[in-house]
Amino acid sequence: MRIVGVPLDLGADRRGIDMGPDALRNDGLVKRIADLDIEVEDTGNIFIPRPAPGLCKNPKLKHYDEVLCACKKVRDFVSDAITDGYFPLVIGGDHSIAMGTTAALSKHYKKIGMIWIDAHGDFNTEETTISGNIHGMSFATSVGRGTKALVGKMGKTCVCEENCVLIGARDLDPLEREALKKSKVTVFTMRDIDEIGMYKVMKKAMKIACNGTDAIHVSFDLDSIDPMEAPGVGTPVQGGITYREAHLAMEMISECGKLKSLEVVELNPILDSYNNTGKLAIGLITSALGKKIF
Ligand SMILES: NC(=[NH2+])NCCC[C@H](N)C(=O)O
Ligand SMILES: [Mn+2]
Ligand SMILES: [Mn+2]
Repeated sequence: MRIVGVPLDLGADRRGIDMGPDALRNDGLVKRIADLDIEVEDTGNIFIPRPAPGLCKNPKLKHYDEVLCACKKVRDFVSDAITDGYFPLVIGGDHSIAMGTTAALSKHYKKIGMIWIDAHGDFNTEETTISGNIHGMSFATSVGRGTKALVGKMGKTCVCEENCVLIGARDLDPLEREALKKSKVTVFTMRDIDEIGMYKVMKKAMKIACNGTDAIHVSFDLDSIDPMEAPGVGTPVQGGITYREAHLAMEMISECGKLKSLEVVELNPILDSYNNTGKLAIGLITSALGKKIF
């Protein structure tokens, strides 16, 4: 397993997410993974240059140059990890980094299923976005939707829309919602989780993501979890998944045998309370890597 830290916060509005990777390390991420008898290599953080102050060329694609440059670096680091035989764990950083991770996976796998756990859809494009923040566009970009400014800029994508699942959604922008409805992505909202439970949601999700694919990528946005349990995120939304539901999801993912990469994003240590969100994130990572209660 190789850890790639991406201290990028320019895809989001709030500062602070750049400290996410180091907060996870300070809370013992490497040791907790090593305790599972997994060989861990931590390559440290990808260098992210700060933007020139005051300049924003396109308010619908904020910090475009910097985010694109960061994602290309993520792509190369993740791709090298796979080439060297490691399982890549990408720690963010804001969710725009998923565009780099999925581009890397697309160099190595033919048909990729993706499980995107998030309060949001991240299915905006330059045309539908309200905020102009690129972290709200990374799912769409990863399945090849949206503006030419992003799609294809990191290479081809082999993430297959019909093998994609969004879990935990409860805050979608109006046009983003329409785009998701028209897409082949399967959406499990909070209501679905309330109605049928996380176990059944995950059973269905794994079936969709595994169907005919040669790899599954899990992109875990910590704001999917309820802010009472995970306050340290940039864009908190009430009514999220619980600690146990999140663990169950990760445990079920670890059992599928097709998980080829994991990404955990949007940890904001400035807004966290006693590092609880960071600690929760580490626990979830270990569950995804096979830690069992019994
Ligand atoms: N990765 C995230 N936390 N994304 C939040 C996106 C929020 C909003 N839908 C937007 O596009 O700006
Ligand atoms: Mn989110
Ligand atoms: Mn997200």
